[in-house]
Amino acid sequence: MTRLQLAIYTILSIYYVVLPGFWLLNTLIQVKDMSQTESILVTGGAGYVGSHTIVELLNHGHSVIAIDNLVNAYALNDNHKPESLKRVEIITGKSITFYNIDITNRKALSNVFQMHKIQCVIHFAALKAVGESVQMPLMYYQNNIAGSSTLFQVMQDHNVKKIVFSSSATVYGTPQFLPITEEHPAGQGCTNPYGRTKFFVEEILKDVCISDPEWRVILLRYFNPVGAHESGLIGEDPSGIPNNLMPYIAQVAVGRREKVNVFGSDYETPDGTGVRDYIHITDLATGHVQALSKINEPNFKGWEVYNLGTGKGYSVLEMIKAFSKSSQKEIKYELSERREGDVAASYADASKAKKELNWTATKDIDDMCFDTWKWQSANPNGYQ
Ligand SMILES: NC(=O)c1ccc[n+]([C@@H]2O[C@H](COP(=O)([O-])OP(=O)(O)OC[C@H]3O[C@@H](n4cnc5c(N)ncnc54)[C@H](O)[C@@H]3O)[C@@H](O)[C@H]2O)c1
Ligand SMILES: CC(=O)N[C@H]1[C@@H](OP(=O)(O)OP(=O)(O)OC[C@H]2O[C@@H](n3ccc(=O)[nH]c3=O)[C@H](O)[C@@H]2O)O[C@H](CO)[C@@H](O)[C@@H]1O
Repeated sequence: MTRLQLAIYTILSIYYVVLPGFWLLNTLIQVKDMSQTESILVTGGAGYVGSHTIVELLNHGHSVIAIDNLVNAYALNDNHKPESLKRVEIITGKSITFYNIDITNRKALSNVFQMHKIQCVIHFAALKAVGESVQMPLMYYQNNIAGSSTLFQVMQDHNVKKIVFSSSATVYGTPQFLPITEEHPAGQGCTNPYGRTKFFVEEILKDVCISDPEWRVILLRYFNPVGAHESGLIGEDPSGIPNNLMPYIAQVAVGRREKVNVFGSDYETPDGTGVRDYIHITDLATGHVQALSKINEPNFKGWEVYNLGTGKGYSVLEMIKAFSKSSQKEIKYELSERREGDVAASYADASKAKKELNWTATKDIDDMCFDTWKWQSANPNGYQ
């Protein structure tokens, strides 16, 4: 063998044998590390509440595995990370492991639990359009209830028994008293299938706790989440015509819609329009981080329910006025008929979360409007 042949042979061996060997070893070490790290599994992680919560989880040093079937989130294609999560990575400078998985797919879910060491699940994945749930109740029961039940079975199979669940103030129905405490009757007053799915999943989790005392469950009942991350990089991106007030106002401000239809002006409220407890999405997100700390306390047992709200109510007209101030835009509106299923006023007593989770909302209505406008004006068509 000539010297030249020997040199070529050596270079080729390094290129084809030694380097791939190092790469393989490195990958194996990384996969092993990943499976050793205790992670929080976030279902529906690409959505509005999920993406903002992941920012706070990462900022608090948690490792996150996100799953989502992209039914209400945007990705370039099925194999890409959702746009919301790519932006979360920019905001936090940290990476997120993502799987495009449907929570009704037991096998796929099981694989994730096999590959990673999951400490706790935060369960956001659900369909959430009230009107659509009235039209297609079976789709909602299958996705939200059967999907949740499948998730809980897989958790049980893998001995992961801690979960924080996204519930809603909608389970209280028409308030019998205000502010609404966690003791307010729930379930009976749900006016639509979506609301019932939230209530039924709460009940399933309580039954699971009764059957097995190792389970630890926190049910978070959100009031009205609005706003966006202060960076303006992530926010609420509803598909089609927004059902909720804040994204509708924002789309009027940015010129995508002509005017806000104010649903009802004859309620028994100070200005006749509906009153709600709007909560900044970042406050809501930190509520989940606090819930995680709570669930990990050694003496935590069974389940607990917490309202996440500010305790203050604002009317539709007050919201329009505040948004107009923050955006410096005129927001046209028209008073119209009441929307079926709406209540006059709803706001939280959030003192239990303050006392037991050491959590309280810190952002006010101006922050909510300002941050929504920052997101909407920088992303007039959302993530696309
Ligand atoms: N946003 C609110 O006003 C509000 C209020 C009360 C409760 N909640 C609850 O909070 C949770 C999150 O709400 P959001 O506003 O972020 O909604 P969202 O639609 O933005 O996020 C939900 C995510 O779950 C995903 N998803 C739906 N079904 C799935 C399935 N079968 N498998 C995997 N992924 C699935 C969607 O693609 C979406 O990305 C929901 O459970 C919702 O019911 C929301
Ligand atoms: C009956 C109903 O749909 N309730 C859902 C709605 O709550 P909720 O009705 O509280 O929230 P919305 O943002 O839809 O409405 C807030 C207030 O604004 C008014 N409004 C809303 C939109 C609009 O275009 N014009 C207008 O005037 C409503 O009448 C209400 O008084 O969203 C929540 C978060 O997704 C769900 O958990 C609730 O189940």
